[in-house]
Amino acid sequence: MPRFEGRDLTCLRSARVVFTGLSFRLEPGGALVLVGPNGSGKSSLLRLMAGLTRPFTGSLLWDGQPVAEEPERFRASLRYVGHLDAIKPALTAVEILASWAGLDGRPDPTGRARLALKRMGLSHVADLPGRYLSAGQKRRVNLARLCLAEVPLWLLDEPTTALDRQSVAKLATEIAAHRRAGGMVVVSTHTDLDLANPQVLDLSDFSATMADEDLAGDPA
Ligand SMILES: Nc1ncnc2c1ncn2[C@@H]1O[C@H](COP(=O)(O)OP(=O)(O)OP(=O)(O)O)[C@@H](O)[C@H]1O
Repeated sequence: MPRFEGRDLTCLRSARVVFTGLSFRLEPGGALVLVGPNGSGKSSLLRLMAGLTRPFTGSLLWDGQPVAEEPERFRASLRYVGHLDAIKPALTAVEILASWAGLDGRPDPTGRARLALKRMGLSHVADLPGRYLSAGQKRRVNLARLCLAEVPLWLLDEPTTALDRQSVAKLATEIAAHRRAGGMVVVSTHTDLDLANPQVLDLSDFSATMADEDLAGDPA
């Protein structure tokens, strides 16, 4: 079973240090909850973990190997659900999910899309176009991507935004089942998501200690 590790990570956004000296280690079945005030870098860390951006310093390791050495293998092992993921207004919920499912090359994307919607309690909106979905339903369609195929690592950016209490509980149940099967999850949240024995990483503990000017090359 793989494990996921970050060592001494520094994240830059527009030449500003968002966090530095950040390390974590996640074992099979583990959960890492990212907390911290607005702007502390939770989304930035998740994007970095997903391989969408690169760390300025430090490295990410998947199963002991630097992810930079085998980025495709790593990307195939994770599912990232961002908090600003758009839902295409003209496509139905099942078409949206089937197009996601089709990207992994496994058979029957439409069948898997319908099953994923069922698991998220969304069968009744399967054939509605995206433009008719409520904010919470859009969020749940995005989260249904987690149920399209088994992958070991889930990266979830504020997944509870716009969800009602019942949907939050359903998500917690899916996460618990994923972890029981040896999966891992990293989740940023401002609200309580009921996870068993999570590690908590407070991003404000890693806020920049370097002066921004040092990196911008613009000393005062
Ligand atoms: N595309 C970008 N370009 C430049 N700076 C950015 C960009 N996106 C975010 N930032 C900056 O990076 C810092 C961290 O932002 P990030 O969105 O990671 O924080 P967060 O902890 O997820 O915040 P929130 O709780 O508000 O979602 C902020 O100072 C933000 O202004």
